[in-house]
Formats: sequence, C-alpha cells, structure tokens
Amino acid sequence: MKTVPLRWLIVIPFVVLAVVLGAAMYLLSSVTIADIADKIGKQYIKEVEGRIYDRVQDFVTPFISIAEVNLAAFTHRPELLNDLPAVAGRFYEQALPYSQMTFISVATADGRYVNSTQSPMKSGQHNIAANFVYEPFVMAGFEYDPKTFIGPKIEADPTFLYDPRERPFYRRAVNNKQITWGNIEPYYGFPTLGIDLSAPIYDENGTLLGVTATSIALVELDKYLASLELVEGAYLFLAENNGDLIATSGQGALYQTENGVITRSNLNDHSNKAFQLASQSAKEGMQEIAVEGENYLYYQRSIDLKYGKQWQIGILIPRSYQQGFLDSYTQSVIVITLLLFICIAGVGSLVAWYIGKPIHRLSQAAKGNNLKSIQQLPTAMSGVREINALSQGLSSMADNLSDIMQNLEDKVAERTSYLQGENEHLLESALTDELTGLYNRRGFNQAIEEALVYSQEKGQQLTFVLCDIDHFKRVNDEFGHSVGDLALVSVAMNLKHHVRFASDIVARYGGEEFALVFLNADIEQVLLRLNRIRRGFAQNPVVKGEHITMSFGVVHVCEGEVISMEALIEQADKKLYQAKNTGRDQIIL
Ligand SMILES: Nc1nc2c(ncn2[C@@H]2O[C@H](COP(=O)(O)OP(=O)(O)OP(=O)(O)O)[C@@H](O)[C@H]2O)c(=O)[nH]1
Repeated sequence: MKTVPLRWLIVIPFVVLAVVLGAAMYLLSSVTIADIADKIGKQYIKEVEGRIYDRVQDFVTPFISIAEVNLAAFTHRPELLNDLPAVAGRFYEQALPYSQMTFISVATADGRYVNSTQSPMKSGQHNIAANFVYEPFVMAGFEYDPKTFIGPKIEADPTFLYDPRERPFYRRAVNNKQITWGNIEPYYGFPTLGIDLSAPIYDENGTLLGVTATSIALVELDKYLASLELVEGAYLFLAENNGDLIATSGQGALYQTENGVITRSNLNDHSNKAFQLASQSAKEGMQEIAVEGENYLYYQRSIDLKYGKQWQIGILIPRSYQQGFLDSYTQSVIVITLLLFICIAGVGSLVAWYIGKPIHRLSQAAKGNNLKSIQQLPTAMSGVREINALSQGLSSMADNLSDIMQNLEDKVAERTSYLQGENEHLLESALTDELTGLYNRRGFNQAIEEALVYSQEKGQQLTFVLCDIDHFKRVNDEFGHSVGDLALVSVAMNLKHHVRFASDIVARYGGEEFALVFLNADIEQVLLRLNRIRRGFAQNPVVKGEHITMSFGVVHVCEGEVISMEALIEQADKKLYQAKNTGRDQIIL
C-alpha cells in the first residue's frame, strides 16, 4: 500500500481545497460579478435618486405651502389687505426659516404692494419692501420692526416707480385665474436661477382683490447636487421637462447671458454627451447608455410639483466603476482565502511535524537491534498524550521482551551446557569399549594416528603391538560367555597396568584381540614389559583358576622412520599371525 507522510496528508488537502475554492470563487465571480455590479449600481442610483427627490420636495414644498396658506388667508379675510404693514410682518415671519425664500409678496387690485425679501445670494438678510409708504408707487426698502413691522427706511429711489399690476407674476395669475408657476429665470443682478408661484385673490363675489406670490432662488439645489459625494464619473441633473437645466452635479453653467439675452443650458446641447443622450431617451426608469466607449446606467424620475409643474431627476453612473470595485473586492477575497488556506496548511504542517517527529523517533528506536534504545526513551517525549501512551506501551513491551530474551538466553545456556556434556559423553562412548573401558577400534585408530604424527614430528621412536588371547573360544565354551567377559576385563586391566598411563595407548582391537602403543620407549623396555605381561598370565589365573596365554606381534618404528598407520597394522598383524601359527604364547618382533 502506498503511504504518504503525515505532513502531506494535512497540507495537500488544504492546498487542493484552496486552489479549488479559489478557482470556484473566480469562476463564480466572473459569471456573477457583472450581475452583482448592475444590482449594486442600480441600488446605488436609487438611493441617490431618493435623496435628491426628498431634497427637492423638502426644498419646494414650503414655498408652495406658503403661497397656498396666504391665498387662503386673504380669500377668507380680505380685510387683511387693508393693513399691509401687518401683512409685511406676517410675510417676514413666514420667510424667516427659509434661506432660499426670496420673496413673499402681495399686490392689491388698487396697486399697493408689500413683500418680505431677502437677497438670493445672501441668505438670512430679510427686509421688507413696499410701494406705498414713502410715496405712492415709489418702491422702498425697510428694516423689519417687531411692533410696527415696517421699520426704518433703508433706501428709496423716487424714480423707481413700481406698479405690480404690470408685472408678469400679476398678469399671469390674473390671466390663468388660479395658482400659476412662473418661468425659471436668473435673478436680476444675481448669478442664480429663481422661480415664482403666484395666486389670484378673489372675494366671495369673484371680484379680484389682488395677487399673492412666493419666489425662491434655486442656487441651493445646484449647491446640493454639487455637494453630493458621488462615485467617480457619475453625473446628476435636475431639469425641466423641456430639458432646461435647473441644477447639476457641477458640469457647466446653467445659463449664459449674451447682449442682454439670457439662454438657459439645455440637456440637448450640453457639452456632456451623456447628458445629451439622457435627454434623448427622455423616459422614466433605468436604462443603459453607452457614451464614447463607457457604459452608463441611467435613471430618470420625474417630480410632480403640483399645478402642472414637473421636473426631471437624471442620474448617470459608469458601470466600469462598480465592476472595477467589485473586481478588486473579489480579488481581495480570493487572495485572502488563499492566504488563509496557506496559513492553515502551514499550521497543519507544524502540527504534523509536532506529531510526526516523536513518532519518527519512536520508529527509529524500534528499528534498532537494541531494546535499550526503546527502554531509554523519555516517558514524556511529546506534548501529545496519545504519543506518550504509545511510547510508554513500546517501552513496557521492550521491558517484557528483554525479560523473555534473558530467560531464553539462560535456558539456551543451560541446554547448551547439557548438550555439551552429552556430546562429550557420546564422543567418549563412541571411542571407548563398553566392556573393558579401553579405546575401541575407532578410538584406537584416532589415537594411533595422532601418536604417529606426533612421534614423527618429534623424531621419536614408537612400538606397536597387536596381541590376542590364545584359544579364548575354549574359555567361552567351558565357562560361558559372561565368564569370558570377565576374563577379557581382567586381561585389559593387566595390559593397562603394564603400560605407562599418560602417553602409552591400550585398546581393545576387536573380540579377544588388543593393541598397545608405546611412545618414545626403547624396544628393550617394551619387550621387558610384554614379557612381564606374559609371565603374569602364566602365574595368575585370569578366571576360575584358568590360566590363559597371549600371542604378541610387535613392530618397532625407529626415530626418524616414516610409516603409515595401515602399513604398521599390517606388519603387526602378520607378526601376530606368525606367533599364533608357531606355537602361541610368544612375542614375535
Ligand atoms: N566372552 C566373550 N567372548 C568373546 C568376545 N569376543 C570374542 N569372543 C570369543 O573369542 C573367541 C575367539 O575364537 P577364535 O577366533 O577361534 O580364537 P581362539 O579360540 O582364541 O583361538 P586362537 O586365537 O587361534 O588361539 C570366540 O569364541 C568368540 O566368541 C567377547 O566379547 N566376550
């Protein structure tokens, strides 16, 4: 079975997971990112549009409401028109909270006129203007006074005769006989657009009593759109239905004045091509617009301002911005995911090293031939409990094995020494004659061979004797085989008695035949001894009063003479044969 290191077992799955997950995220993001970008873009557009819509409504609603409230007041209480200073005070208070409220005015049917006014570019500076205080129809500005309402005169121009009934706001209201919007126009002397709303006042008989009007500067809306923090490349505009711009997020002027003629900027001829295309589409809802290689999401919505007036909000967002943002976001997520998995794999590798190192050490110790390397392992070799348990298990197994081995060694030593004894005993019995205790033929062969080599090496003389009991058959026949055995033992003892114990050899050569070897002995001494043996048999009965005789065949090997064992035996045998054939009980040399 193929095996892998623990480290790879932990690291490889995480790396594979990271790659698969990263690839999956990349594929998924590439498929869905455009979709998500679109959704985010649309969501963003709607959010911005909602803010603008609310802002425009908040901006315009008080202006409409005040006109409506004043119309209702003058309609139901026409006597208010008899006390225009009080009306001026009322207008002043109404205008006070609204910085963009440039005029709140009323003009009576007999030509009197009063308003609360503030500069369209200097919000907060409220004054009162009237054309009846100074001189009839001479317009003058006044400070507000809490008690008299019309306070000290600020300025008066006797040549500035002002008859409101000749003014567009008055005529428009009278002609339309209802609340009517004026045109958006620049304020005279101020770089901002403004618009007014005028309402004719009738008594219960339908007689015209005058016209009340409000007017607002639109500079605040332009400022608001410009102040919005938009994504890069986004454009916003507020326009009238005919495309005339009211406010933008900062692309160009809203009107031009040439030779006293004022021209409003219109979406159709705007320098920003995206605006031009937006005006061409001129329908509400979400669309995609391509301008010079850039794709935009475009959203248009109309705001109903009552009394037949509608404005259009337009928003353009480049799609690349959203997509780029999402791309980099997705890439970051992928990179972070990959890094996370690499960190996990790294930590896994460390854990594998922490677990694997002591295991490796254990296996190295177990591989060694010496159990001591396992027994010497520390009890706490790792911070991992299971590894310590494994180490302790191995260690105690090594202890047990060591005991078993020691037992085995003792037993083997005991058995070996027993077998050695048995072996020696077997060897001895293999070389010894059981009856007499002398060398048997095999023992003799071995002994004579060693003796021959030794004496030849040392250059010593040697005498070999073969001797045989004469007519031994008769002993067996007469006294039985067991008595014959006793006789053989007695002969063996006699022979042994007469040779030198240490170096000479006595053997039972077979049956009643014996062999003697005398080492480093003169032949005379040997013969002396053989004769003693012979005489001993004549004098002492071997068994049951029976005397025996023996015949001897003797071969003497002189110093330095070389002869083989076979030749030596053959010669001795011949001599013995000769002794037997020539009367027995004799020594033949
Ligand atoms: N009791 C006893 N008899 C043995 C043993 N080995 C040989 N013999 C006997 O020795 C006798 C040898 O007889 P032979 O070969 O005829 O020789 P011999 O009777 O000694 O006659 P010569 O050698 O010619 O003098 C046999 O009767 C054998 O049975 C033994 O171990 N025990």
